[in-house]
This record gives sequence, structure tokens and C-alpha cells, in this order.
Amino acid sequence: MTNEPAPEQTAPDRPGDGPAAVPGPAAAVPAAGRVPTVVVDDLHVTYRIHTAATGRGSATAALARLLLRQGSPNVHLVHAIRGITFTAYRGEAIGIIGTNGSGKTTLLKAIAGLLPAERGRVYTDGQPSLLGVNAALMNDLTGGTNVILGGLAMGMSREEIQARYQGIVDFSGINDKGDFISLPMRTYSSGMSARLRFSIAAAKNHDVLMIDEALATGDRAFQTRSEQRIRELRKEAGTVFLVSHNNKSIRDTCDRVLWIEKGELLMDGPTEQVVSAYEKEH
Ligand SMILES: Nc1ncnc2c1ncn2[C@@H]1O[C@H](COP(=O)(O)OP(=O)(O)OP(=O)(O)O)[C@@H](O)[C@H]1O
Repeated sequence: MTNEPAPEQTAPDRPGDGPAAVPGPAAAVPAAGRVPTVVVDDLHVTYRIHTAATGRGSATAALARLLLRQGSPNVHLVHAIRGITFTAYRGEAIGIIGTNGSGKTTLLKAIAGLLPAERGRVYTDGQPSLLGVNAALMNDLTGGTNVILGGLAMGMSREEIQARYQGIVDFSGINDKGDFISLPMRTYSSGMSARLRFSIAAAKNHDVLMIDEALATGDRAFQTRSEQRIRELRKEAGTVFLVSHNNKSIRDTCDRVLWIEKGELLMDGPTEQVVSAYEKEH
């Protein structure tokens, strides 16, 4: 049930040995009768950015460093998540809100195992799937081929994909105005791509589904379908995380909200309570 995050190309720090091999009391004790799916225990995530030397002679300085085998002095650390602790339970839909750059996406990536913990731990029951508007699909391939590849990547069998293919295409609404599913994805608008990504990911029942801003794209009809699907996914016993700047989507979809600012958990509680407090400040 432990999710040991693997390093990503974004060059964050490698996981520290971290003091929290066992979740702290706040994270570890499940509420009576509820099944924990994600336990985040005193999580810290730091990005390490290698910046270019600036100013006069920077190329010469770089060459000198190479020749002298010195490391770059220009490493900038961004401590994006600073000691976040919470437990998510089966059947919950949890909204994550906060101003730009507060750490929402970083938190989701760390839960998905895409970013390593600098300190602390993430425990998950089942495989978490991160569905972001930037989730990678192949732009040169048709939408239809991406449906198949996306399904395979999520662990669905060919038969399952075949059975669900039309449902995914219909849900996405891609073909509402012509046969776009047979065209390469690079011909899609960003909203169309986001809708297809959501539709592929939502076709499967996930243990833990994390959605980053997916509902912000797409027209009203698609948003309504997405919200309906999130409610179904919740009923099917998964846990859903939704990162959004759209408070209405959060209110319509989530029953609990985490408010993150500057990498810290400012508030964790029922949706209305947390969103109202957030709205008072923004
Ligand atoms: N790949 C990266 N490399 C270095 N720093 C990063 C990287 N991604 C994010 N950061 C930094 O980490 C902090 C948190 O960013 P993050 O994207 O998690 O915030 P966010 O709350 O999702 O923001 P937004 O609402 O704008 O999408 C910010 O200071 C950001 O600059």
C-alpha cells in the first residue's frame, strides 16, 4: 500500500530518508467504518532548478567550471509542498483549492508517484491515476488511436476498450460536429483535447482518480457530463481529487476541500465552509 514516488524529468530532489517512516497520528487513525485510500504524512516536495549563470563572462565561467570540474553554483530550490498531512477515504470527492503557484498540482503529482517526497510519505491503496489537461496523448495520432492507447496505458484489455470505445467518443462529444475522431489530435482545439483526455480516463473505474482542472475546459454540457461522471466514480467506491479554480465545479462535485497556500494546508473541511472562507479572502 506504500506508494514510493519515482523521480521525474523535472529534476526535483531525490526522496530523502525522511523521518516519517510511519504516518503520524493525524494521518494514520482512520475514522470509524471508513476505508483510507490515500494517507499523506508530513509531505515535503522540493524542486531543484539549475539556472544559467548570468552576466558578463557567463560562458567563460561555465567553461572554467567544466575544466575545473566544479558543479554549477546556480541551483535554486523551490520548496513547493511544506509539511502537508491528511487522509482521504473511499467514496470521498476532495477539492483542492488555492491561489496560483500554491502547490496544488505538485501535491497531485506527488500522490500519483510522479514526484518524489523530499521528506514525509505518501501511502495509497490502489494505483492513483492523474488526469491533467496536460496528460500526454500523441498529437500525430488520431483521437481514435489515442482512445485505444490511453485505454491500454490504463490497464484495460483490448476487449474492454472495444466495448467502451463508442461510449468514450460519445462522452467526449468530439464527433458532434463531424468525424473528428478520425483526425490527428493536433487538429483539435485545446478544449477538444482536454475533453477527450477526460473521457478516456473517466471510462475506467479508478481506485484514486485525480483531475487537474479538467472541468475548466469544455462547454457547459460537457462540464455537466463530467460532474455526473465524477459522482458515479465516487459511488463506484473510488476517491476523486479535483484541482480547480472554478469554485462552482468544486461546490457541485466535492464534499470536502483542502485549501493550500504557499505549500501548506491552510484548511481542510466540508466544501461550503472551506470555499466560503477562501472566497472571503479572494
Ligand atoms: N517543474 C517545476 N520546476 C520548478 N518549480 C516548479 C515546477 N512546477 C512547479 N514549480 C513551482 O512550485 C510551486 C507550486 O507550483 P504548482 O504548479 O504546484 O502550483 P498550483 O497551485 O498548481 O498553481 P496553479 O494554480 O497556477 O496551477 C510554484 O512556486 C511553482 O513555481
